[in-house]
Amino acid sequence: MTSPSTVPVTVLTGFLGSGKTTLLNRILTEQHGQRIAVIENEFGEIGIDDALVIDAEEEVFEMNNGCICCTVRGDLIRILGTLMRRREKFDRILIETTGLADPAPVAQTFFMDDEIGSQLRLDGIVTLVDAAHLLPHLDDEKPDGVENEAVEQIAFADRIVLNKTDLVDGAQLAEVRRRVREINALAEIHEAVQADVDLAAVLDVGGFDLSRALDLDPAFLEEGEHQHDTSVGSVGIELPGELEIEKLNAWLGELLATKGADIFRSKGILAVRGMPERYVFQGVHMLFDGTQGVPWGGEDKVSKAVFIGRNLDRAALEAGLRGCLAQPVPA
Ligand SMILES: Nc1nc2c(ncn2[C@@H]2O[C@H](COP(=O)(O)OP(=O)(O)OP(=O)(O)O)[C@@H](O)[C@H]2O)c(=O)[nH]1
Repeated sequence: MTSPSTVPVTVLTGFLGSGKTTLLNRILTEQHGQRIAVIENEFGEIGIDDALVIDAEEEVFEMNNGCICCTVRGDLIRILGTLMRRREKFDRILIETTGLADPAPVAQTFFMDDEIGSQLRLDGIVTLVDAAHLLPHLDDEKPDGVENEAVEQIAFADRIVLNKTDLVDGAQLAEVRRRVREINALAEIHEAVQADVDLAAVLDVGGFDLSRALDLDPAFLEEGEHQHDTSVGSVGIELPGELEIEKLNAWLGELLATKGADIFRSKGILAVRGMPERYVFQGVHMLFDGTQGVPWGGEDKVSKAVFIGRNLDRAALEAGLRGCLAQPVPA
């Protein structure tokens, strides 16, 4: 049984690049009078998301190098334990999962661990959907026994934010809605641009629907194995020196135009010659843009980039980024 004094936990999920960090930043900046502890998990060999989450008063815990739904679940339980010992410091907890996480094992944590269950309560699973890129991921054929994360994320959602409606026309939006409804008949759907939703709709869900989770997966409350699609991986690159913006744009443009179907997500915090600020690069399949980040000041200029997708060619990606250096250095 949960008592009213339990701390609510929101799990923010959604496929790679769907807008989770955008929503998180909105939650951290809007005046809602609540103190929020954030647990962030990212998929990728190099941590980049910490630099993309706005500097807030809130405490942000990072969990890298593994997927929250399996290998780092122990880390999640440890961080939650730490938070419970300081529970007077915050009003709620928000967990942002990687874009490749199955939210079910994360949700299970709140029902299977007695100590956690007695102090924390899962308020809801909020799933972000990228209206422009969802459909191919839903139709992605997986090997036997490997679940489709995009489907699982929608199936277990209590609330769905149908994001990036600016990128699709009415017909595509209707089709995405129809497919989402097919997978999840009950969750409220909120359409959004830049995850601009009424925060009450995502923060005060009022209770994860355990009975629906059990309908979806009768073994929900049992410890079980699940498998990820091993053809999807990440390549992280760290490169000292400065890049030339023209070369970078030409390389990324060509790369994503030709390989963007398989490169699901790309992001980078890059050092560009002549630019005192960090250049923040964000790509989702073939769409990409760049914005100014915080100034380098006196720090060493090291670019960091992460590519996540299917059958990535590490050597080609490394050579490609290296080829954008203002003064190429031999490998
Ligand atoms: N056009 C458009 N772009 C958006 C919208 N919402 C977010 N984006 C952009 O999409 C990219 C990915 O957004 P994020 O919020 O980083 O997505 P994410 O789900 O946290 O990504 P991962 O953590 O890598 O899975 C960024 O470049 C955002 O600026 C939207 O409604 N419309």
